[in-house]
Amino acid sequence: MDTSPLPKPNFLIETKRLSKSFGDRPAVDQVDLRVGAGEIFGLIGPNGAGKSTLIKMLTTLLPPTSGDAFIAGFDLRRQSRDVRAAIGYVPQLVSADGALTGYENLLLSARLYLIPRSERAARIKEALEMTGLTEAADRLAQHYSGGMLRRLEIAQSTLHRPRLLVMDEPTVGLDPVARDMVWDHVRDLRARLGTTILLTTHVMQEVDALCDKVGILHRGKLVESGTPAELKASIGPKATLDDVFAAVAGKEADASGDYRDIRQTRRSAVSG
Ligand SMILES: Nc1ncnc2c1ncn2[C@@H]1O[C@H](COP(=O)(O)OP(=O)(O)OP(=O)(O)O)[C@@H](O)[C@H]1O
Repeated sequence: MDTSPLPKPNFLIETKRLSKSFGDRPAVDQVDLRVGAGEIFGLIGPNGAGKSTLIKMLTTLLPPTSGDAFIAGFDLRRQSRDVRAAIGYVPQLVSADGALTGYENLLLSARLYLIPRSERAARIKEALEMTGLTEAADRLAQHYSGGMLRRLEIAQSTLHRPRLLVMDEPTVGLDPVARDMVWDHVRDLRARLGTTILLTTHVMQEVDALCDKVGILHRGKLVESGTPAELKASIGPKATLDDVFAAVAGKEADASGDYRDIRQTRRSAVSG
């Protein structure tokens, strides 16, 4: 029997024509997404573009209508158990239990992720330290601030040291100080454990500050993917991510053109 270790995949996420329809309406339409190991990847797009639907499929919560996806080298359709073990997921809505302390929430996650009993206390201690919640560990989560709750949820979803952390709008509703602390923690996770991170956001500042790569979804299609600098440069020398986003949203108003047309027009306008 071949006992050599499995080759490491080049991409932590690789989808091939991945699609999801509700009735006859495509919510995610033939998406080819690639996220490299150790990347922080931001998924942006207008409301209803398909971001949540895409991440629900990648986290095995929603079955695809067609296409394929591989997470950490595992086939989403045939190896969903392995996929689940390889990921952590922080949903948009509050997932920590307010009636439990921070420590108890983490203990619950440790059991859920089948972390051996002998390792639980050390893992929880480390997670509390990493998220700056040691002092607050014995307080009920319902008394935590929004930022502390988010950090607790990230700690819970990474207790089993997943290779991929998926977060749906992780900083929505947070003040700038709390938001910066979440960003710091995300960077720290990647630096310490090499965790790959996929997040959705509506905040372009978050993409600029945190993401190595960004993908733009529009009407279910991945219309652009690259570094923030590449996407900005494709619009013009002084373009911001807001300009990039506006170019995509502009497509709504101009059914006769497509995104690339708009991009080309803007590039000509800037250079001309
Ligand atoms: N369970 C469902 N049943 C029917 N349609 C759905 C369902 N979930 C999502 N949709 C539709 O699929 C499309 C994509 O929705 P989705 O929530 O993935 O978008 P989103 O980009 O995450 O939006 P937002 O930024 O507002 O969170 C929308 O048209 C939405 O109405």
